[in-house]
Amino acid sequence: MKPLRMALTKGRLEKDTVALLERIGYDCEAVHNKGRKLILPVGDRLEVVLAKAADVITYVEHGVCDLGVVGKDTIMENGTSFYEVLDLGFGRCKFALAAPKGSDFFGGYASRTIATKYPNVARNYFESKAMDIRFIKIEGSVELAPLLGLSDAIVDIVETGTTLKENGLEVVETICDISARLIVNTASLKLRKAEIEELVAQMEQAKKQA
Ligand SMILES: Nc1ncnc2c1ncn2[C@@H]1O[C@H](COP(=O)(O)OP(=O)(O)OP(=O)(O)O)[C@@H](O)[C@H]1O
Ligand SMILES: O=P(O)(O)OC[C@H]1O[C@H](OP(=O)(O)OP(=O)(O)O)[C@H](O)[C@@H]1O
Repeated sequence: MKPLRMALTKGRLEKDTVALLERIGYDCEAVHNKGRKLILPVGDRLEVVLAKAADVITYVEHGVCDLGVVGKDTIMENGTSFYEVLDLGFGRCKFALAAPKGSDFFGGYASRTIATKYPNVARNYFESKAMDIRFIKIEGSVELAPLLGLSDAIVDIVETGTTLKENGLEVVETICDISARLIVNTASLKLRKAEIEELVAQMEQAKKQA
């Protein structure tokens, strides 16, 4: 039988995912010595694909990967046509609305501009607030937007709070908690149910040993 294929978010989530797989007993040698290779065998029952966060979702939704490890932020922004089966407990951070320190973001009736890498999350968050908001999509270092006068505030990820602090910004409201999730293609879960359920149970167990 061909190995299960798991898409794994490159970067911040990579190390913790590999550590989790190693606690189960998977041989992740190929990932440690990957060079520029992107599809890597992890034992003979699993193969890991390294991808950008949003692409992990694309690969799992299209069924070219059976499973994926991706942040809840990316799931909230990019879609839900898959099963989210496990909170992996690492990659913890928060979505927050942040603004220049001391600014009264919710005061007055003037329309507001929000800069964000996550326009869908920001739009959903403001939907219930009955405010006149314009959204501007920024690809990175979103904290720059209010400093440059492009926006009144940002919706972004906050982990330690250092980036906000060092740039004179503060959290106005926390939107929600974020952590890494294990996602599964809907057809794979039916067609390879036993194998996937075994892997999910192993990952759940290994998570407790972290
Ligand atoms: N401080 C943090 N900043 C950003 N993401 C974090 C942080 N802490 C944990 N994460 C999680 O790690 C995931 C991957 O983040 P990472 O910065 O590696 O890649 P990225 O933000 O998608 O983009 P890029 O590769 O362009 O930097 C995020 O989607 C989020 O779930
Ligand atoms: O609260 P902190 O611990 O300071 O972390 C939060 C920062 O980290 C992320 O940026 P990242 O480093 O991924 O760079 P980017 O903005 O270019 O995506 C996020 O977008 C914040 O800027």
